Amino acid sequence: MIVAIGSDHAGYPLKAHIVEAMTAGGIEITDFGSYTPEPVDFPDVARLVCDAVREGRAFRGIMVCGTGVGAAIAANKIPGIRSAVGHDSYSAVQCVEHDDVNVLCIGAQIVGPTLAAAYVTAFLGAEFSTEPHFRRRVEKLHALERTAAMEWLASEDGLKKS
Ligand SMILES: O=C(CO)[C@H](O)[C@H](O)[C@H](O)COP(=O)(O)O
Repeated sequence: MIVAIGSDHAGYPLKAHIVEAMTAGGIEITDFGSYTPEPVDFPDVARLVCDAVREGRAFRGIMVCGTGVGAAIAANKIPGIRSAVGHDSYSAVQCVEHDDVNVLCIGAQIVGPTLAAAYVTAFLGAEFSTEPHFRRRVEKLHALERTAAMEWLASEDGLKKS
């Protein structure tokens, strides 16, 4: 199992802890940076992590920024990605079981290394439920991804703003 991971400058020290904990647990990591405290924009790194996930080069992805929020917004813009901020074990599991989340985002300014590693472990161990109502809802998410983007781009507002 290869897991893609990335962070911005705010997230990179916590990312290093997560990488260390996951590697010690026998999980193979592809680390897309950042590797220094130099400012880097989270959408750029989120793109690398999310592409690895949606292209099948990684099983799932982890993004770490200051709050997890910006990274989750960026990840959810990328077709094929379902992302959530996970700052408790229940959400980190339930977001996969119910919503088939494939990129978990964590805020380094909010969560410490021990809890972050626990949330990542919980997330990676969870599986998407086979219950039809969960499958139906995720199918609707896929449909939203296709139809809303096309409608937006086709609209006058979308053309102006995109
Ligand atoms: O949390 C974040 C986005 O939701 C980022 O990691 C940054 O911490 C935040 O945007 C602040 O940026 P700054 O360059 O560290 O001032």
